[in-house]
Amino acid sequence: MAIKRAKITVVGAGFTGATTALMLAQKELGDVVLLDIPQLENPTKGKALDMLESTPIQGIDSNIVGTADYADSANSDVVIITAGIARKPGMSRDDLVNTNAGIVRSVCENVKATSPDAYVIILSNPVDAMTYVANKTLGFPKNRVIGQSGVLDTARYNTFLAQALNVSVEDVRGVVLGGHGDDMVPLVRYTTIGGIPVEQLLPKDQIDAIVARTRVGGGEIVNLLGNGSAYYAPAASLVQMTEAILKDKKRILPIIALLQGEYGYENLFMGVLAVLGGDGIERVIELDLTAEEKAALEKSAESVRAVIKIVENGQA
Ligand SMILES: NC(=O)C1=CN([C@@H]2O[C@H](COP(=O)(O)OP(=O)(O)OC[C@H]3O[C@@H](n4cnc5c(N)ncnc54)[C@H](O)[C@@H]3O)[C@@H](O)[C@H]2O)C=CC1
Ligand SMILES: O=C([O-])CC(=O)C(=O)O
Repeated sequence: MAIKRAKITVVGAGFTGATTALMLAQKELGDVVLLDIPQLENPTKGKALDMLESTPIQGIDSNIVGTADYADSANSDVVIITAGIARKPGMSRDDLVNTNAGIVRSVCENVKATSPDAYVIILSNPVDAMTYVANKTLGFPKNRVIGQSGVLDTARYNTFLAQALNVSVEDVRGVVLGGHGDDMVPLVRYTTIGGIPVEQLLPKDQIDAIVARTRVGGGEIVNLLGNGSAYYAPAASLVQMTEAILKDKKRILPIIALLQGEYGYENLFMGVLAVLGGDGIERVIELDLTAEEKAALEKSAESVRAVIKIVENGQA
């Protein structure tokens, strides 16, 4: 049988979706379908065609199409959901819950009908709760519904550490757990630079400042942009997760998973380290945490629970 390229659908052709589509193609991870609402069918087609016309220059063999029709995305291997509104300065991600829960629900109904075997990655915010909504609507096994938060949060943490130490970003290995909010939990004790614990290389006050900056990293970009949120690093995060699945890399990445007993949490969606490979979330890795780290994770879990409750109670 002829070997086929993977098919990847990106729902939402805005800043994150369009950037993700281009980056996926640039890595030749598969053929890309970029999908947005019918009112934006032509601009979506235009973006995709413009990207496609860059492929001869870049030597990329990936097809990219724009559409508003789920039939074009049928039988995708991976579906990435970026549909929804983004926050503006002064807003929290949780302020988006009412609008985005409805959008993610309707997108997932279409995905369920047209790509029933897909691995689905959710970006739309508030992403822990939106991963819950996606899981409920799709009814797919938990290994196939994956939220994006930790890859991005860890990338920010790693960026700041590399800058502070003037070393390659490749040698920085941070870990960030918890919800994708301002009380996320960068784990200093598990952070190494070229294998060396970061606490041996940087003074505590400098690490504390980096942890604090990481927690509000999304807000820092929102305030600078003025009219939307980050998209280059979020897109790169989605591409890394997609690559881990399509190439069965079995990467250890921080992702949002359905927790059923891990860290003592039942039926909670939150960022944890997991092995991401050809079968999606292949297993969650549970780290030993100190009492202080556990308390920080519980605080973050509380914030996530509060938003999920809004959705559960039918208020969003
Ligand atoms: N989890 C994370 O780490 C991150 C999450 N985000 C979130 O991702 C979402 C998208 O952000 P941006 O791309 O910057 O926003 P954007 O406004 O540039 O794009 C969103 C797109 O979704 C489309 N859309 C809305 N309803 C739709 C539907 N029912 N079906 C298909 N498409 C639909 C819109 O027409 C728009 O083109 C936001 O909720 C944002 O908060 C953004 C960055 C990081
Ligand atoms: O901050 C936002 O609203 C978008 C996002 O989740 C991030 O960039 O981390």
